[in-house]
Amino acid sequence: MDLPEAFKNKYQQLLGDEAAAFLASFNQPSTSGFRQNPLKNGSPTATIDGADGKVPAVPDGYYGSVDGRSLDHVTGWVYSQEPSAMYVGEVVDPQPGERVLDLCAAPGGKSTHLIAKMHDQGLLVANEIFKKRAQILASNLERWGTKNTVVLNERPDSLEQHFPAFFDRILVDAPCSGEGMFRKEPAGITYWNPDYPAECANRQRKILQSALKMLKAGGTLVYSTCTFAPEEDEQNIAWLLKEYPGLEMVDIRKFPGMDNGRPDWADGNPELAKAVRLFPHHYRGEGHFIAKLHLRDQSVGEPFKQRQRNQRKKKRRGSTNNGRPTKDERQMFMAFQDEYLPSQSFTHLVKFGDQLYSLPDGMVELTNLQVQTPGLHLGTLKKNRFEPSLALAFSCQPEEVTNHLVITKDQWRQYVHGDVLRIEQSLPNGWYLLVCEHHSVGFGKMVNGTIKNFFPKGLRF
Ligand SMILES: C[S@@+](CC[C@H](N)C(=O)[O-])C[C@H]1O[C@@H](n2cnc3c(N)ncnc32)[C@H](O)[C@@H]1O
Repeated sequence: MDLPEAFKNKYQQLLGDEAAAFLASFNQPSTSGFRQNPLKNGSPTATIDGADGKVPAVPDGYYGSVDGRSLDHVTGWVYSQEPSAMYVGEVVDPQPGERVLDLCAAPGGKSTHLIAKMHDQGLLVANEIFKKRAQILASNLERWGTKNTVVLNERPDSLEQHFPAFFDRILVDAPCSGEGMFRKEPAGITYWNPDYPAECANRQRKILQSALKMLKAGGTLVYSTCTFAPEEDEQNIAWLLKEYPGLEMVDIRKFPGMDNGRPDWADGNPELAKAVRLFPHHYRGEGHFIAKLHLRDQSVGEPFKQRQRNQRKKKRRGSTNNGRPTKDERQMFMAFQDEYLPSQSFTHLVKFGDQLYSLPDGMVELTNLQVQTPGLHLGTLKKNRFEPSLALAFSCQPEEVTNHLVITKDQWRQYVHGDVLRIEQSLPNGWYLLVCEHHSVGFGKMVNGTIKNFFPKGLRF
């Protein structure tokens, strides 16, 4: 790999004798991996059979690649993520019932991991600053089958006004110079110049300042990058520790091949060794840096009165058609739920246009927020009927739906292609959850022996 001379010289100086092995690792192939989804009730055997072993540090992690058109991938039974990046979710270690923020979340590798570790209980806010990427994030979380994730499309500095001292845990998986991903995405090298890490570090500090305003006293902040640059890694953590005396480092468990953070690459604070560095010449994965911090009792959130003033200043964004569904709309959905999903309960229903969602418990007022997905997308409110969504199908286990219909792999291929399915058995008309090899693949509507296809047009292949 053709690395810039300034890059090679920098790491020659920083790593000394080790630099040759470090630089040689850029000529090795990148390592791929995937995580299995524990929210789905079964093992993605087909994908695991092709895996190249377990990732020791990650209970659901495997080495190997995933076919993006496989049943396991399309139905969210697996998520493709390189093995070093998977360690971040383990370090965050969110617990069921907590309020968790993934501030820089797209495309969703860490968010899917966090909500799985939370057993889909509590609240995950997955935020992404760029609209297109927020859409991809929402779609990946939809496949994953989560009911308690809200996807937002906000700048960190506007988000901070809505969630002062709110979250138990915050992950800042920061936009960075990406040096650790050069093997996987060689185009990243073209953006690199000697000043780039410092520019990224400035942006990261602003994001961290916003994050700190949203962290509860006693909460946990995890900061990660996929770069080796000390400016963006230890030096940013050293800055945080000086700027926020309420923060303290938390020691991160080091599995074989993982390195300590490097105090000598920042201000010499020995606490920085508690962070973890993943170097591809030591660890089977790409380059990563992770630091974990605990906020002691005092809160650094904005004072409450200021918060109220800020909220009043803001105007409501979005359509006036949003909000609570009408009584009739609610009844239409309840009729569907009673017939098909009697074991489920959705208490906070919210409508965006003609789309119905179930909001997670404990979510703040959505007014003034740029919302990509306000929770689980239940379906569409039509004039006299309710049409269930693909997200609802992905969030259901087959046995939770009164009508489910087992289809073959060939029929699944027809379904994702958008075809109508002809069914030999004589079955009553109505909605069916289609199930292929135990995977919930979507809803279909039986009309006189054929299944009408509701797989979204934009996803067909
Ligand atoms: C390293 S990526 C996140 C990867 C993601 N956590 C995952 O595991 O799939 C960083 C994200 O930060 C977003 N970003 C870029 N500039 C930002 C900014 N100024 N504030 C917040 N996020 C930003 C990028 O669009 C990108 O999606």
